[in-house]
Amino acid sequence: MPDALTVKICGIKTPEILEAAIAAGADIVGFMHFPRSPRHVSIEEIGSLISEARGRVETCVILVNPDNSCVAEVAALGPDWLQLHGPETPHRVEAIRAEAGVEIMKALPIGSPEDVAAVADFVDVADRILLDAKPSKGADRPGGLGETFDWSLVKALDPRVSFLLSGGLTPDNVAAAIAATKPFGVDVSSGVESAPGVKDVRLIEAFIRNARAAVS
Ligand SMILES: O=C(O)c1ccccc1N[C@@H]1O[C@H](COP(=O)(O)O)[C@@H](O)[C@H]1O
Repeated sequence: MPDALTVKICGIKTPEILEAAIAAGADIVGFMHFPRSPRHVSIEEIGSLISEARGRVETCVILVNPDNSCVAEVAALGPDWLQLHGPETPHRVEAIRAEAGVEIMKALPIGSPEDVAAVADFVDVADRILLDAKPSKGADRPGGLGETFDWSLVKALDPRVSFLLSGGLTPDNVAAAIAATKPFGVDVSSGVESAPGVKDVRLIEAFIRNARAAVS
């Protein structure tokens, strides 16, 4: 029987951490391709991580407003998911889905009721919605900042929309986040790190354990 909650561990950079995330029970592992990120990995490294993960755990590559050549290059590696984490419009998401032939996770920044209302525009063009905190003004990247948002905003979301919750989740707050928002899944990056871009195996294990316990 599939787990009742999808757990995604994002920003994996090394084979050792990939193995640890699989052993800890992750459902999806994410690899970041965005040079400004402390979790950035090259196309070659992503190819090798995807090969190692194939058939054992679902894989996701995170891109920010990619051009067509980047989409084609990444799609050729055979990930299960492409996560679009930039200002891509619904039209662009639809075009990337057609071009890549890969399932699309669209990350949407949430900071207000208007942001929640805008989710509806993406439901038909993406295969999964990921709700993340809207970055503070002056942030140098659109995610991976360890910032939470007001989870009560999610109450206004159409209950038929299944989503992954992201943004500042940690082993300590993931149970409360699940109780507050009832997500399809949870996603974490900086909350399971000892320093930016440095994953901590104990934190990954604690995050997955606490997330699963919250729905059992
Ligand atoms: O991790 C990054 O640096 C990053 C850069 C650009 C876009 C997205 C990024 N990270 C993703 O953001 C969410 C939330 O991360 P966090 O748990 O708050 O650190 C997650 O999907 C990251 O992979």
